[in-house]
Amino acid sequence: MPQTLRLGLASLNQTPLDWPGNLERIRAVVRQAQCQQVHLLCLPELAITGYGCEDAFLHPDTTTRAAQHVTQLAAEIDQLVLLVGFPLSLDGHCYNGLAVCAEGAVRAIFCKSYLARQGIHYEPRWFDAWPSGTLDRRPFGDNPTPIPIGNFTLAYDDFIFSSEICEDAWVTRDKRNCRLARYAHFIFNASASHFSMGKADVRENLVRDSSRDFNIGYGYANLLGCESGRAIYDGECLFAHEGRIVQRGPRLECSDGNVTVYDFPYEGRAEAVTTCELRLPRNAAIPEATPVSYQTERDVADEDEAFAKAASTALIDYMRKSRARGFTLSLSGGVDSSTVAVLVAVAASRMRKALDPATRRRWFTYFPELLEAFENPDRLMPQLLTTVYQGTRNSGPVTRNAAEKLAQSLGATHLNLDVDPMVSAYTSAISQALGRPLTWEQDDIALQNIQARSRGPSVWMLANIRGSLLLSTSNRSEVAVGYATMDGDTCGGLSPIAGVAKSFLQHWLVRVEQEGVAGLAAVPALRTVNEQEPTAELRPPNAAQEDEKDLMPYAVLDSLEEFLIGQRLPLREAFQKLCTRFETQRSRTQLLEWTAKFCRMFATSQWKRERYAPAFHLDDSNLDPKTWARYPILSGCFAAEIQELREEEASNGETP
Ligand SMILES: Nc1ncnc2c1ncn2[C@@H]1O[C@H](COP(=O)(O)OP(=O)(O)OC[C@H]2O[C@@H]([n+]3cccc(C(=O)O)c3)[C@H](O)[C@@H]2O)[C@@H](O)[C@H]1O
Ligand SMILES: Nc1ncnc2c1ncn2[C@@H]1O[C@H](COP(=O)(O)OP(=O)(O)OP(=O)(O)O)[C@@H](O)[C@H]1O
Ligand SMILES: NC(=O)CC[C@H](N)C(=O)O
Repeated sequence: MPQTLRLGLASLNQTPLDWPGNLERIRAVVRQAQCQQVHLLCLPELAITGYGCEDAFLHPDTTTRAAQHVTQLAAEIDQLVLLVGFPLSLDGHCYNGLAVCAEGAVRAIFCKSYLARQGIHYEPRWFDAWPSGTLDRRPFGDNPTPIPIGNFTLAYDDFIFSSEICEDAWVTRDKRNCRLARYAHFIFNASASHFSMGKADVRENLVRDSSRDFNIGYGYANLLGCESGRAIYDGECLFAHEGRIVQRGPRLECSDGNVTVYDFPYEGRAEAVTTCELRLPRNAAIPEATPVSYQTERDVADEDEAFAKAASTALIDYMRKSRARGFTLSLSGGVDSSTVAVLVAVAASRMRKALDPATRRRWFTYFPELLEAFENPDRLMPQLLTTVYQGTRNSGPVTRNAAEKLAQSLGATHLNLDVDPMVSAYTSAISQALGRPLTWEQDDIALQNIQARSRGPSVWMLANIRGSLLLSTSNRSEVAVGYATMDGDTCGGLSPIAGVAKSFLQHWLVRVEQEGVAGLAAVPALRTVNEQEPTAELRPPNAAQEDEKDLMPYAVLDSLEEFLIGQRLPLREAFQKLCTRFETQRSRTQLLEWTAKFCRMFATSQWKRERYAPAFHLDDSNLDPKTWARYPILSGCFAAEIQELREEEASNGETP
């Protein structure tokens, strides 16, 4: 005879080591789950401490406090069973644990067996892997009675469940703990699976395939928001049953967290009941549940919208978690700075729609002017964003007007500054000191850079005056080759789009101009921005400077980065792929020159990447030097590989 249990998965927007805040947000989703009469609730990975505590996981005080907080929380739990993640210290080891709290105590602890160590994840630095498929029994906290720790199944009444912790599910099927799945009706997954464009499909397939392969129910609870500064989590909670997604929660929501509920039908498995480690009684006090409404369609249309939602959620989280009073941006009327301005406008529009008065107060009590501005929607953007155009004699009217029109259309506070006197003052001081005039023929890079650098102090000053965050505008294509002035246009506290390729931004901004995105209406003022060729506008106007003339076409640059860095191909193979992609448009000789230039510039600009402001992870081709592309600052710069390639091409008669 089939029975039904109401299961809950929660998203949570936590902050590493925010002990009281994390506990409060957990209590809030527990209350929400109780109101919805949930029997078992699973939270995201390491919800007690936050997932991104990094080396703080190595501090004994972190694990001690975590254990205290879990014990305190468990003491409050009576009506439901709660699965909550925390770092578990045991015999000098630290495990990534998931406590099962029921009837006022921690009853068991699942442990992660496969640690995430790819891309941005460095878990083996902080955690030990629990030997897969094994079980121990130990006392926990003040309770002298040993409880199950490791991998096992539990019974709640006659419902049998187990749990994986994020990466446990991402390893190949033969490694996964199939034995437990054979005995269980349901597997929970407490996860901190970072956002990157295109990854939602992969995660969804994983959840669907898990339920089909093991013939069970599967529930995946993901972390939400920009937790610790770089990684973003989409907070999507997914239920799958018999190979189908049967319920999903909101994705990339602007909130502290939410509960997604599914009524799971199951039939008893007598053999399984006898194999499980602990039986938790079903709480008879729970009344008949009200019906659940089901959502199986995605609420984020496509990757353009996912990018807008992820980046704007992250901007909001970063601002409030760093207690910044809005943003300051040097707006040139080009694609990069315009994209950043639009992302702030998306953030404003989403906050206006999504935040109830209580959440606004919780998030922005430190910023009363913004709280007040929520009462009058026209006041929100001027509080949130100050833009400044900073012209020199090389700036043209097109970019000045583009910046002004865009700022006006988005509702930002816009300022105009003439930085030419500063540029002239530096130039003549250096010229006098050297005893010669500075010329474009002899001093090109220095004369370009002094303009970009003269813009730095003023935007920093404005940011300081307002107590706001200075946003820098580098994109990943520029970051790949160091096409930026250090301490000039790299100035800033946060670099929101440094993980995104220029070609994506160019296409995305056209979409915003024509259709709008993520609730922001179309922005026709972007037309002038989108019609221009990308230019640094640092040389005199008659030089008609363009990024692609200084570098190479962005499509070629992005392809080289994809092949050489993203796919880690040897130079020869990367070059062959480049030739295949561009053979109808460009000569092999030209492609070889661009390849050599890219290699040189990529290698010599690692030091610059180490000095960019923190960047959001929006794409898994990231070049962030701390979490992703860890390359040496000093290196051989591919000199031998380029030489070999040149010789090979010459001997094939391909290039002169
Ligand atoms: N390994 C290393 N560790 C520490 N420092 C290192 C270094 N390698 C070089 N350096 C130093 O780096 C300095 C050169 O770097 P830096 O001063 O930044 O200047 P640099 O990279 O030489 O030039 C900046 C480039 O960015 C372009 N740009 C600038 C501004 C805006 C835009 C735009 O798209 O809008 C484009 C500009 O056209 C130019 O091509 C030198 O002083 C050199 O000694
Ligand atoms: N005239 C200007 N006024 C204000 N800021 C400027 C000006 N020129 C450059 N900047 C700043 O320097 C940054 C780097 O310039 P860059 O040319 O790379 O970007 P962009 O102008 O936004 O886009 P694009 O490369 O598509 O022209 C700009 O994003 C902006 O923050
Ligand atoms: N926290 C984790 O274990 C995350 C690992 C997983 N492979 C992901 O990228 O989503």
